[in-house]
Amino acid sequence: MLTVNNVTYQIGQTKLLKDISFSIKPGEMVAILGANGAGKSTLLKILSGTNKPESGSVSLHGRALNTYTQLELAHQRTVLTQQNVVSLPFLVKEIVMMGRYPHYQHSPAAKDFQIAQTAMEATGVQTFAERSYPTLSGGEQQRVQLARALAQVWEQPHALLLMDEPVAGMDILYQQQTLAILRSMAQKKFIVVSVLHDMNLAAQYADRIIMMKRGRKWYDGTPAEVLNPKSVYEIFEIEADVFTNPSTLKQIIMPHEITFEQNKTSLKL
Ligand SMILES: Nc1ncnc2c1ncn2[C@@H]1O[C@H](COP(=O)(O)OP(=O)(O)OP(=O)(O)O)[C@@H](O)[C@H]1O
Repeated sequence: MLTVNNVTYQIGQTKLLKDISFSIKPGEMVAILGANGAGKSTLLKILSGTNKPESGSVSLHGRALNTYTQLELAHQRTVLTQQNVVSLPFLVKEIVMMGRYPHYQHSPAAKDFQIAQTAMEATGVQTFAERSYPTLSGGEQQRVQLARALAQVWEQPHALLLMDEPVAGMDILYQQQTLAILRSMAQKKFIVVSVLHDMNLAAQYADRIIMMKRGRKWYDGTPAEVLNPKSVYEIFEIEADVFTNPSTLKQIIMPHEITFEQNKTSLKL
């Protein structure tokens, strides 16, 4: 269980997170939505233990996050960040093996190679395992980073998967496949938290959506509970229709087109 209690975080005089509370059970797939600058990545950094809250607390499996050693944390949670710049010519398989570093001391065991291989197969990157990572396209690099992150906790059900825009730069097939992988990890009792910009993907794959605005948790519920024209307008300041797909019963969000006249006004052209 991941438990967040009254978390507040500030830098200087600016409060980036305000009084955030929620808990997430193993097996839940949660999407975090919100406009640019709402505080989604900042929240993920608090959940990963990278940043410490100003007040409030975060606990994982009943233990305060700040009592975990770095090694213990590496066994219990994995993070996919937005910045994954690797300029040295590491091979793809070496990047994925980096996910196994916390699990061995001197040299990897057969099990580590096997898990890295499985993670590469799950993310569809095994075909370029021998390629130099910097030569891959942006979407391919993102899939390799996902394989690395999954390899880190592959055999640790109940571990926390923190994914900051996991489908950024991916084509539509890999977006769907990536979220399907994350959902299957949730079904294996991992705790999956993903920041997403695509509300339709969140509606398709998440069990639950947390919507953030100006550093606060604004809505928290199932896609059917929280996705409607009013909430979409409140969070993103855009008019949208929200339909229910009759065959899947999932929500479909269709933003209204912004006219040149509206844009002219908002951009003061
Ligand atoms: N170190 C920092 N110093 C000052 N302001 C910061 C710092 N880090 C983040 N912020 C500000 O805090 C706010 C929240 O940032 P955050 O990266 O969490 O947003 P986000 O919801 O992830 O946005 P995006 O969708 O654009 O990725 C932003 O206004 C950002 O400029």
